[in-house]
Amino acid sequence: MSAFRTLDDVNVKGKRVLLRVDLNVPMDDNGVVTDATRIERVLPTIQEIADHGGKVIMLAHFGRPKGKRDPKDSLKPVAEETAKLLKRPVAFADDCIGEFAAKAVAAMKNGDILLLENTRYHAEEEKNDPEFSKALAANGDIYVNDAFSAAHRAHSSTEGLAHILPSYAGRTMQAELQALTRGLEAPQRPLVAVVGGAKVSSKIDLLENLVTKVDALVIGGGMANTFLFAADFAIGRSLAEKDLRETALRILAKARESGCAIILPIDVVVSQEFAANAPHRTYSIDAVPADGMILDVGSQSVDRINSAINDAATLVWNGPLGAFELAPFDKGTVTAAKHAAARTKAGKLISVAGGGDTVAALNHAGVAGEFSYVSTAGGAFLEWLEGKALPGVEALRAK
Ligand SMILES: Nc1ncnc2c1ncn2[C@@H]1O[C@H](COP(=O)(O)OP(=O)(O)O)[C@@H](O)[C@H]1O
Ligand SMILES: O=C(OP(=O)(O)O)[C@H](O)COP(=O)(O)O
Repeated sequence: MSAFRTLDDVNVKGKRVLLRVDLNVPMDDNGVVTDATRIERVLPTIQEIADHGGKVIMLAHFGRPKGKRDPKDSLKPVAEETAKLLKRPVAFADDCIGEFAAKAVAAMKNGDILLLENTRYHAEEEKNDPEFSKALAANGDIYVNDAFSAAHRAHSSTEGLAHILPSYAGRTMQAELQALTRGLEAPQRPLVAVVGGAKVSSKIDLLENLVTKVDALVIGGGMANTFLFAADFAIGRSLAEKDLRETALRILAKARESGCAIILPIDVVVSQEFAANAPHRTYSIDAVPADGMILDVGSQSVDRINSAINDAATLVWNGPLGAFELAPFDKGTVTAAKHAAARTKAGKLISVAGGGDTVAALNHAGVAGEFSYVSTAGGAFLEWLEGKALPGVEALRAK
């Protein structure tokens, strides 16, 4: 497999550089970025291109608007946050193709920085539509992909562009691949994975392969609810994807075959409302009320998770164990994160965690700096761990 070209292989001076970044950051209802890790990680690439006289034209997605121009998915607040962190102006264009984008690009001087509006406001982006890729490419001379955390998506801005323009890996892309390869290419065993979060359908298929690679799999969050439903537990109004029942059962069977221990919650924290400080109670998993929502794992489950962490030499983690943004439903995630951090600090564990919200959860717990490595990637990280080729990375190699 050929290596890809990097910023060391190109003189960006005077060039229009289409820079794909992942700015899909956690944001509250008031448009305030609540965790800026993904922005901070791409600052070196932005600075390097701008300092060498390139015109930095950033492409990014936000949320999953599926082709609709929903204002809640606008990248405008992210442009403002990026400017604040860079301590340099970041211009913003209301569209990533067409007249708005072309005008904003034409107005740029060498070293200027521009962010184009959400690529997913166009449904063609996720279809990797060649005409849409061409429309994006019209604004650039070269393409730099620094969005490792979106490299599992074969979309126009993550994959298609690499087939049209001379393409290069950005510094974050390089650093992520290097760190994951160094830390996890031949992981020390036992290897334990923790998978939680809310993106059930986009991650559940990965688990079928993951259970053949890890010694134990802890399942939490919305993912656990889906498995508990499949195992015939009543989960009330909890977040779950009930149509994935058969998939979940197949994964459980595959885990049994492969000798992978599955750790599901045995008790859960239930509320009637998805809100901070909502009244709540802990129930055994066979007693969840029909009108309740599981928002966190219970303390007995956390004990089991911590004991699985004690058994691990290497831990990989994607997805919070509960709705950690809403106190007190952050307790399971925070307790397990602190435990993993303490084991890491004591030299007993190699811990690698990734994902936009997972990183936010570790920052919230105050332990992100204590993990062996924190990746910006969640789904991409899991796919990489499975040994799957990531389309965004492969397209760079093809050049
Ligand atoms: N039991 C639950 N019910 C509802 N939402 C949950 C639950 N557990 C976790 N979540 C949500 O999952 C989201 C993170 O999931 P995901 O996007 O898959 O993680 P990441 O971004 O780290 O890959 C968080 O916003 C969190 O509130
Ligand atoms: O946030 C992301 O992934 P993650 O939640 O797996 O960390 C990436 O920006 C990809 O987003 P997507 O899963 O909507 O394609």
